[in-house]
Formats: sequence, C-alpha cells, structure tokens
Amino acid sequence: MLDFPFVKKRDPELSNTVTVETKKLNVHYGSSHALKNIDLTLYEKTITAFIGPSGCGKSTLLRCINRMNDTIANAKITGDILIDGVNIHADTIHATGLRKHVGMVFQKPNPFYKSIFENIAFALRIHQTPKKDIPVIVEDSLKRVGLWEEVKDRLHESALQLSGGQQQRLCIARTIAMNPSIILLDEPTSALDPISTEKIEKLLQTLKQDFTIVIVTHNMHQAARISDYTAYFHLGNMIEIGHTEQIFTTPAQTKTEDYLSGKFG
Ligand SMILES: Nc1ncnc2c1ncn2[C@@H]1O[C@H](COP(=O)(O)OP(=O)(O)OP(=O)(O)O)[C@@H](O)[C@H]1O
Repeated sequence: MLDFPFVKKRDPELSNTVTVETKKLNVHYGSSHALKNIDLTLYEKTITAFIGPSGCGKSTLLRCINRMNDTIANAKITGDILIDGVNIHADTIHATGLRKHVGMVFQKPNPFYKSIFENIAFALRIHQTPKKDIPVIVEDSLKRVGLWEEVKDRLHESALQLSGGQQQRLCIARTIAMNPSIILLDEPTSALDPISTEKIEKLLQTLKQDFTIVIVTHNMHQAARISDYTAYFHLGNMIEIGHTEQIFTTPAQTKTEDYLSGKFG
C-alpha cells in the first residue's frame, strides 16, 4: 500500500456513461512509436488524470481526442476514437467542429493579444453567435471560472495585464464559452503558483458537474486530489487505468507502483 494522504474517498455513484473510447489507438511520429494499442474509456462528467514519466505519450493521447495531431506533419494515427459513439475520423466530421465540442487548455496560459472581453467574444463571433448573446455568454463564462468580480470593471483592458493564474482561468472561460462537452487540459497549472493552482483545482471540481475533463499532470498530488480516474502511461503503453484511489493505494501493476513510489520517472 502506498502512503497517499491526499486521496479522498471517491463518489461511488460516478457516471458510467461512456463519452470517449479509443480502440487499438496507435500513433507514430515518423519511425517513433509514441502510443501503442491504447484502449481507453472516459466517462461523462468525471475527471481523468493522465500520469507517467516524460515522453510516455500523455500529451499525444490528449491531442488525439480533438485531432490536434492532424496538424503535425509526420504523425500517423491508426485505430479508432469514438466520442459519444461517433468515429471522430469519419469523413463527415470536421476538425474545427470537433474542437468546438472538445476544448483544450494548454500548459502556458495563452490569451490572445486582445481585451479580456474579446478573448471570449472573438471565437463566439467566428461561430456566428447572435450579437446580442455575446455579452451574456462572456459574463456567464467569467462567472463560472470565478473571474467576473476580478475583471468586470476592466473588461476592455488587455488580457495580458492579468496575472498568470487569472490568464489561465480566462483561457478556461474562453473554452467553456463554446459550450464543449469535453475539456482537455495539458499540465494547466505547471506554470502557476500554489494559490492559483488551488483555484484551478477547485474550479475543475465544479466544472466536472457539466463537462468531461481530462488532465495531463506531472503533479501526483494533484492527480490524487482532483481526479476520479487515473491512467498511468509508460513508453507509449497505457499500463493501467482505474479509480484514482485504487491506482494510488493498490495499483495492479508493479510498474505503476514503482513510479508512484518514486523508484523511477
Ligand atoms: N511533433 C512530434 N514529432 C516527433 N516526435 C514527437 C512529437 N511530439 C511528441 N513526440 C515524441 O512522442 C513521444 C511522446 O511525447 P508526448 O509529448 O506525447 O509525451 P508526454 O508524456 O506528454 O511527455 P511530457 O510529460 O514530457 O510532456 C516522445 O518520444 C516525443 O519525443
């Protein structure tokens, strides 16, 4: 048994509605085999953490779910990815439409060089949201990430004046404004201080009431604190996935136990 004091009792009534399924998913970058036969299931309105040593394929898998790997010239993807039962590589699925449904937040906050308001309004306009609805959605999105009170008097100032933590919450607000069903986060707090990190962790706990969330993290305590499920990856293989409490206390695989107990990685 691993000593993991941060593990909280999980809700036994977790959703069992499948949102994302990968079947025999393989990714090659040229001759390098980055993901090997991944069979993964993600459940609606839960948080799943991807953990594992650097280079094991966590970000690659995350990028498969909204087809961001399509933009990488030497990436070859085989196998199936289903979202709500639909094959995301089907001819009828357009990557831009998919990315509206599957939002992504990156490691480094990346607000546009625009005002706080425009950071959210910009994409809404591109997606032809009626003009009168835009201020309402901007306000609602900022409220949902707990930023409204901090920025309501300076909505038209540059987003770059915000702190790193505020910028990251703005990026999350920008993502949820598009009303996705899945949010992918690639190490969203690794550039933030502990207080900003705690705010984002609390925010994710609230957002999982409405969204299916996947987070890549190198912070084992973070995975234990906030996720319902944890998947452990090693050299392109998914070694195991399970309820976070089980993975951190009684992992089924020795490789997982070795990693969690700090033997390598
Ligand atoms: N665009 C790319 N071109 C070529 N190889 C790549 C590319 N992106 C990733 N790789 C390789 O694929 C493997 C998996 O990388 P990936 O970034 O998915 O791992 P990771 O687990 O997210 O790593 P980290 O924790 O360091 O971010 C690595 O060997 C990496 O070098």
